[in-house]
Amino acid sequence: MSAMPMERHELDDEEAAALEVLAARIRELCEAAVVTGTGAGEAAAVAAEVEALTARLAGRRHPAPPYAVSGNGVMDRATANPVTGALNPLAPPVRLTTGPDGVVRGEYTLGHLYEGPPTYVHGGVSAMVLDQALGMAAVVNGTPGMTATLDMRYRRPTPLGVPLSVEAKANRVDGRKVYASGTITGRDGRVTVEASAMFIMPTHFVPAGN
Ligand SMILES: CCCCCCCC/C=C\CCCCCCCC(=O)SCCNC(=O)CCNC(=O)[C@H](O)C(C)(C)COP(=O)(O)OP(=O)(O)OC[C@H]1O[C@@H](n2cnc3c(N)ncnc32)[C@H](O)[C@@H]1OP(=O)(O)O
Repeated sequence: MSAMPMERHELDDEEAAALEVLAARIRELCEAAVVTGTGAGEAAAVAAEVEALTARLAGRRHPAPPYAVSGNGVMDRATANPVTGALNPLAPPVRLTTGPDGVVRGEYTLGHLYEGPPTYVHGGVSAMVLDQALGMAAVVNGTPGMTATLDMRYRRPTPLGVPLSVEAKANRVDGRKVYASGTITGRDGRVTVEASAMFIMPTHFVPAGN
C-alpha cells in the first residue's frame, strides 16, 4: 500500500476507457444490491457469480491503483480517488473543474448508496466531497496540502436523487497553511452545507528556497 505516484503504472486511453465503464457497471451493481427485492436464493446465486468475476479481475493485479498525472503536475486524474475517481466504483464520481477565477466547481447526483437520514445525503459523504473540492482549490491556488482541519456546517438536509452543486475556493495563504471554503447547493439554489478547511503543505513538499 505504499507505491508513490511516480512508481505507479500508467493506463493507455483504451484501458482507461474500459476500466471507467467497468467502474460504472460495478457502481450500478452496488446500487442494485441495496435495493434489490430478488430474494435470498437469487441473491446467493448472484453473490457466487460476483465472486467469480472478482477472481477474474484479481488474477492479474498491480500493487496499487494507477495514478495518472496531468501535464501541469496536478493530480486531476487521480483515477481511483474515492470522490472524483472515474475508475473507483465507490466514487459517485464528482466531476470537478476549475474556472479562471480559481473556483473549483462540480455537479453531481447521489443515490441510495450515499443515504444518511432517510431520503437525504449522509453528512460524512458531504464532508468527503467538500474535503476534495477545498483540497483541489488549494492545489489550484498553487499551495497543495494535507487537510489539517475541516469544519462543516449543515444548514439544511441535502437531498438524494437531485443534482447538487459544489463550489470551493482558496481564501488565504499563511506560510505552509492555506485556508479554503466552499458550499454544497441544492437544485433550489439554497445552500445546504458550508465548509471551511485549513490545509498544510508537509515540510518535505515545500519547494527548495521557500
Ligand atoms: C500534501 C501535499 C501534496 C500532495 C498533494 C498533491 C496534489 C493533490 C491534488 C489533488 C487532491 C486535492 C484534494 C485532496 C483532498 C483530501 C486531502 C486529504 O484527505 S489529506 C488526509 C487527511 N489529512 C491528514 O491525514 C493529515 C494528517 N496530519 C499531518 O500529516 C500533519 O499533521 C500535517 C501535515 C497536517 C501538519 O504536520 P506538520 O508537521 O507539517 O505541522 P507542524 O510543523 O507540526 O505545524 C505547523 C503549523 O500548523 C499547525 N497545525 C498542524 N496541524 C494542525 C491541525 N491539524 N490543526 C490546526 N493546526 C495545525 C501547528 O500548530 C503549526 O502552527 P504554527 O506555525 O506554530 O502557528
